[in-house]
Amino acid sequence: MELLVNNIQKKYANVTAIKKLSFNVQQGEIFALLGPNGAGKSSLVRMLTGFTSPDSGDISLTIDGEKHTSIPAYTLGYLPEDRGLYPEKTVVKNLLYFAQLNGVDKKSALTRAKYWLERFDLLDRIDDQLKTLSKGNQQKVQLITAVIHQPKWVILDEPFSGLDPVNQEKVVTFLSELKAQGMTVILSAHQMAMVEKLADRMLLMNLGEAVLYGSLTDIQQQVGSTAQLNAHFAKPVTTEQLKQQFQEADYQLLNPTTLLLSLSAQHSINDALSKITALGDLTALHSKEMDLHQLYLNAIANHGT
Ligand SMILES: Nc1ncnc2c1ncn2[C@@H]1O[C@H](COP(=O)(O)OP(=O)(O)OP(=O)(O)O)[C@@H](O)[C@H]1O
Repeated sequence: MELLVNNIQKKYANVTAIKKLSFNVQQGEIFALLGPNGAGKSSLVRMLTGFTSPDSGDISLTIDGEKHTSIPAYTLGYLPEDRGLYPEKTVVKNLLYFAQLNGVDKKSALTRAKYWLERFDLLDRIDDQLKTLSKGNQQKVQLITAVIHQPKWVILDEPFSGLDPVNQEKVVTFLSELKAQGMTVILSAHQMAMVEKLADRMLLMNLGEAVLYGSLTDIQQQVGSTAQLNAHFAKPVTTEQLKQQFQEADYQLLNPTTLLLSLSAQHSINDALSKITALGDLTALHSKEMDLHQLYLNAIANHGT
């Protein structure tokens, strides 16, 4: 039950949202779709759910010997980009409604609703009208509606949006539990720290194309560099000085005296150090592994250049 996406393309009137994209999602993994606004993630999700079809190329998923061109609705749990619950109804009525819509009997639905509400610390709100919950808590109820029928495949469009850090961590735990229960999870997200913790593999898109693809380790290898130097200077450094020494995509001036430099494959650590010391007196220097956030920024900055 591997989802195969082969060379798909999708055009709207005058925009090519997806240009020749190929990847696969393996059963039981957490797969993240990453990319800047407009990269094509929602267009891709609409094709994976069968809401629209590619103009060319194909999507295939074989279930019990039967081939499908998208993830069939009966096996899918979906958190759409535009959330849609019933604000006047209670939390439990919302959950029972969506569970029963997906063929779950009322007793099992109630058991599962209580289970997940407890996991999200919302059990005491079960009989409250949904609209009386905070935005983040409504989001958690919406997440439960996507999985209450225990689908095999789950697609979550930005499950972390609108959640505070504590609740983002709860969603990480929730998603890990879905995986442990045997679900395959595809999610789009902009929170790289969460993705780094969770995703088995990922696809970074930009302008409808794949920029990076694979596990974090695969991606680090594709980029060919994983280290960053954090340099603190006694006096402010100017962007003119930096431009003379480094490629613009490789550095960030975090504040006038703090430089974050990505060590690209082209320059050795000795080369980088001599360029850094040429900028002025250092007060501190640290090195660290490049995180997904920085890999993402570098890859997008370098894409198409
Ligand atoms: N229905 C549509 N008609 C015309 N153009 C569209 C349509 N939907 C999306 N697009 C365009 O296709 C491109 C990809 O958009 P898409 O919504 O898939 O990106 P995204 O990665 O989901 O962005 P975001 O992170 O902002 O949700 C954009 O240029 C967008 O303007």
